Amino acid sequence: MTRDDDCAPSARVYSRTVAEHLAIVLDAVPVLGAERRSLDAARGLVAAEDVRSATATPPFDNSAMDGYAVHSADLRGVSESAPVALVVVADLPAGSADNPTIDFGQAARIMTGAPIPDGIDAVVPIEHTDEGTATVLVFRPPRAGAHLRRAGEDAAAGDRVVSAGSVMWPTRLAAAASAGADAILVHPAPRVAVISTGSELVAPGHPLRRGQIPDSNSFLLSAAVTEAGGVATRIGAVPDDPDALREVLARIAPTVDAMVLSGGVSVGAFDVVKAVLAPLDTMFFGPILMQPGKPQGFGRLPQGPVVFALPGNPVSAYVSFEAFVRPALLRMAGHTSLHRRTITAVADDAWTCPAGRMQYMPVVVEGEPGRERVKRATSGGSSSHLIAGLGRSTGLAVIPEQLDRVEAGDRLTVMVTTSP
Ligand SMILES: Nc1nc2c(c(=O)[nH]1)N[C@H]1C(S)=C(S)[C@@H](COP(=O)(O)OP(=O)(O)OC[C@H]3O[C@@H](n4cnc5c(N)ncnc54)[C@H](O)[C@@H]3O)O[C@H]1N2
Ligand code: MOO
Repeated sequence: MTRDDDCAPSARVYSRTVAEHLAIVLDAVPVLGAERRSLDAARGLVAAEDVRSATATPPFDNSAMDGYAVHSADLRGVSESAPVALVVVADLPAGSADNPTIDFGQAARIMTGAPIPDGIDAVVPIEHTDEGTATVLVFRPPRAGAHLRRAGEDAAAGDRVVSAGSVMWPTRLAAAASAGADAILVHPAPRVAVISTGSELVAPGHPLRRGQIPDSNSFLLSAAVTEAGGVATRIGAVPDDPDALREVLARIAPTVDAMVLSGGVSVGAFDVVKAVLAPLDTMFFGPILMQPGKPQGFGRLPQGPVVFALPGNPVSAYVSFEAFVRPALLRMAGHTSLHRRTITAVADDAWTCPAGRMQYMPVVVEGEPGRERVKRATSGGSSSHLIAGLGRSTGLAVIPEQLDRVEAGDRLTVMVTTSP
């Protein structure tokens, strides 16, 4: 086990808490400037403007049923045994621009969505007739106004149908389209490069010689970026060679809004990310009072993109993403709701925690809503190399820094990582 118990109290003086680091990160990341996008391309993005209806919605009175447009006064008292015949003088499919004159004693065959002719005050569904095309027998009396959809009953011209700041999910795209918008001002999705570092890393599927492991972080982090609404470019693994890393950073930086690196941020002799980026005065490297995820780097490259330099241990990288990168990417994309849903759940087992550091324990959440229980996803607790077990987790239990132990039965705050 590599659980580190090196949380020397003296380190607290120099270390940032999770809350402090998150506040600094969120303060530093820009909300990306609004761009006009087609409705297709706006899906899932945050609206940067109100969308108002160009016309009344519906734009004209229309039929809610396939049937006959009638004068209800013609049909008072009709019944199965005493039907009334009306002369059919027009046929009105949806899309018809016709506005035929319909006198008393007459009707128009009309389809759902077709405009109601002037003077008509009811539609008789086809089921209440003999479906005639020259004359029609009506068996049931409609009430005045029956099956009419009135112009503007959904929205008046100028009414707001989408508010700035809302996420353009499918129903809002439809509302914008119905309001006449073919494009909308949105905050674009952040473009994010995901780079793993480490000479021990090989692409998954390749045979491993002694000392090598598959690069899992670039898959973890690029998928996490995508789930957070970003556009991820998975660069894969760069060896522990400062020149190689510099070359990749210089090539990629102009094309992205953010970079998520993993590995090489600790105090080892070959910690390449720290070696290349720490000299920049736009970068911070330092310990955060959390476990896992202690060593973190954050800042900007001279070319502009925000850089997250996460620790290489896979659980540490994941927890760091959840704690800092995900909220930051959401903010860049214009979201105001930045945090995972949390629940209170009862611990099924006991474990120790590093006093003085916020612990993020991967857990499996079970039980009915409101009565959830959690158990650790990995037998080794939150040790930061336990990537295989991390795959079982559906949440992260967040244990405050003042605790040094969780007991079975304790009520814990849990970030639910399987839902937004
Ligand atoms: N003397 C000290 N050693 C370490 C400390 C410390 O304070 N003093 N901190 C430990 C902690 S905590 C962490 S977390 C790690 C962070 O180290 P690095 O960010 O420098 O990461 P690496 O050394 O490059 O890798 C750590 C570990 O993770 C594996 N790894 C890296 N990248 C990937 C990847 N893309 N996919 C899968 N696995 C990856 C790597 O092979 C190492 O096993 O430092 C501790 N050490
Ligand atoms: O736990 Mo380190 O703090 O990120 O393995």
